[in-house]
Amino acid sequence: MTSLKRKSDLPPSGQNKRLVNEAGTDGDNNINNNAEQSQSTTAEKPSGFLAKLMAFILPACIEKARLEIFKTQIVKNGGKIVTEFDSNSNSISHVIVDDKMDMERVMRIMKLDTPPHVPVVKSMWLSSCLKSKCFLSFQEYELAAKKVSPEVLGEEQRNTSPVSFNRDAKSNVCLGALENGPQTSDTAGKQHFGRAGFVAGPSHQASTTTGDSDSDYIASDDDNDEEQSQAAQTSSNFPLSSQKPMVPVDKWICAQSSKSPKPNLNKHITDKLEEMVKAYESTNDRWRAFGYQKAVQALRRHPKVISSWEEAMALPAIGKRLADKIWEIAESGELRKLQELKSSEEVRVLETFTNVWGAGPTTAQQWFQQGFRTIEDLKEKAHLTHQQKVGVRLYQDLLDRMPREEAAEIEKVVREAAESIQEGVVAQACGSYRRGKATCGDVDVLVTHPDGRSHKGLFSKLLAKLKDSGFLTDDLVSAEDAGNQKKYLGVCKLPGENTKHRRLDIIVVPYSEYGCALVYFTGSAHFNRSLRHLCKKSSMSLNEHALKSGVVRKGAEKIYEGTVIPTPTEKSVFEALNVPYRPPEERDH
Ligand SMILES: Nc1ccn([C@H]2C[C@H](O)[C@@H](COP(=O)(O)OP(=O)(O)OP(=O)(O)O)O2)c(=O)n1
Ligand SMILES: [Mn+2]
Repeated sequence: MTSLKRKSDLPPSGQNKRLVNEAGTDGDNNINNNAEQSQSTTAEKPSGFLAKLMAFILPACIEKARLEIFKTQIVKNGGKIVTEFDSNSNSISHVIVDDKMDMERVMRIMKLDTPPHVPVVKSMWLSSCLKSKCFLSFQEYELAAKKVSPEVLGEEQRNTSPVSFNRDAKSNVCLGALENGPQTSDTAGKQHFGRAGFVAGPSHQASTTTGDSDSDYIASDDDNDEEQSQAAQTSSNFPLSSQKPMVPVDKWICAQSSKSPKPNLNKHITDKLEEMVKAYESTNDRWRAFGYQKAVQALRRHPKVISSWEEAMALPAIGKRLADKIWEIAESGELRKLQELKSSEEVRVLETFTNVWGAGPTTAQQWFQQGFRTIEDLKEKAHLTHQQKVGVRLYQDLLDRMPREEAAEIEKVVREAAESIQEGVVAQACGSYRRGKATCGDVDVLVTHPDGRSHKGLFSKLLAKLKDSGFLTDDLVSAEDAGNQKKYLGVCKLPGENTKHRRLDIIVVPYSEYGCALVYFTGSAHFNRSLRHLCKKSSMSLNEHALKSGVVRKGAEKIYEGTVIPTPTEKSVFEALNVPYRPPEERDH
C-alpha cells in the first residue's frame, strides 16, 4: 500500500494554522463527532455547558450583532471558536450556519467539494442551547448531507408514478447534476423527460402546461466557473425585451468546440475519479459523486499533467481531500479509497443493481437490504416493475454500448418504416450518434415532416409497424406526450441470430419545433445545459420545443413565460443565441 506523500508537507498558503490529525483521517465517509473524541483527550476539561463545542461559525447571512453574541456566549460557556475551517481538523466539532442555509449553499460558500466532516447545524440550535443553558441534541437542527434541490423529485414520489423514468443512466447521472448539484439519483438518466416537459408521473404534470420547465433549473448558478463569472458581469444590464443575448458568449462551454485542441493530460487521474463517481452514484452518495465529477471536469480542462499536491489544490472546485486523492493517484497510480470501495461487496452489488434499466440507487439499496446479491436473485425473488423486468432480462445487452454502424442500421429501419407510412418524412438519429461517437448507448431517432401536418398520427402507425415486424421487442415507456411532441422508449433488435437488444427512443415532433428538438436531442446533455444557462442569463429560455425571449424569472420560478422566437432550423437557434454554430461533432462536451 503506497502511503500518501506530498511534494511539500507545507499546506498551501493561508491554511497553515491547521491543527491536523492527518494520519487518522481519511474521513471520506465519516461524519465524526469530534467533540467526543477531543474531549476524551483533553486533560483539563473546561467547565460550562458548551465545553464540548468547538464551533466554526459560517458568518454568511448571520446578523452581525447575533454573531457577536454567539461568539461571546460560546467562549463564556466553555466552548471554543475556531476561526478557520479545516476539513481534516479535529479541532472543530460543529459548523454553525444561518438557519436558512442548505448544504449545497454551505458547500459553495465554504468552497468544499464534499460536506464538512463534522455536523453542520443551524444557529437556532445554539440559541436554544444558550436559552436552556445546556448542550442540547443537535440532530433536528442538523443539515442533511444528502440534501437535494427541492425541485427534484424524491424517489418515493417517482416510484408511485404510473410511468417511471428511473433509468439510472450510467453516463447521465452526474453530468445531469453538474450545474445544479447532485440530484436524486433515481431521477437521473431519463430525467430529461420530466424536466423538459415530458411527463414522468403526477409530479411532473404541471410542467407539461408550459413545456419548458427544464430550462431554469437544469442550468442553475453552479454552471462552470467561467460561465458564472461571465454571467455575473453581464446579466444585470441585459434588457428584458431584447432578442439576442448581449452576454459575451465566447467563454461558454456551448460556444466552444468539444474538439478541444488540448487533450486530457490527466486521464490517468480522471479515469480513477470517474470510477469513484460511479461507485458513489450507486451508493446514492450524490454529494460525493458530485464533488468527484467536478474534479474530473477541472482536471480535464487543466493544461498540464498534475505534478504537485499544490497544483491539484489550486484547481477550481478542489478541496484538500480531493487534492489528496488526486495526488495519491498522480504519485502511485492507485487510489486506496477506490480499491476499498471496489472490494466492498455492497458497492459491487449496488453498481450491478443500478445498472438495471428502471432501477436507481434507492431501489438498488432496497434490493440489497432484502438480501439479493445477483441479477439471478432479482429474476427469481424480487418484486419488479415492468421496466425492471425488461432491464433484468436484457441486462447485459442493455448495458453494452453499440458500435455506431449498428446505430446507423437501427436508424435506417425506423426511417424506412416511417417513409413507408408517410412520404417525405424526416427521421434521423440524434444523440451520441449524430455527434459522431464511435459507440452509442442507445439510438435517439427524431421524426418530423416538413409539411408541418403529416407528423400527426404518424407516431402510433410507426410503432405498430415496427412491432409487427418484430423489430421492437419491448416497450419501456410506450408513449408520452409533451405538448406537441410524442416520445417512445423501448427496446429493438435487428434481425439475425447474433444481434443484441438495443435501447431505442423515437420522438415525433411538429416541424415548427424541429430546430429546437434537433438541438436538444443531439446534445450533449452538458452542451444543452450550457445553452440553457446562457439563456437564463439573457432572459431567454430554451428547451426541446422552443426558444423564448423576454422571460421574467423570480428565483427559479418563471413569472412570465416570454415569447417564442421562430427557429425553423438548428442554425437559427445558435444564431438567435448569438452562439457560433457548431456541427454536432463539436458538441460532445
Ligand atoms: N439529462 C439529459 C439527458 C439527455 N439530454 C439530451 C441530450 C442528449 O444527447 C440527448 C439524448 O440522450 P441520451 O441519454 O441518449 O444521451 P446520448 O445520446 O448523448 O448518449 P448515449 O450514447 O449514452 O445514448 O438528450 C439532455 O439534454 N439532458
Ligand atoms: Mn442516446
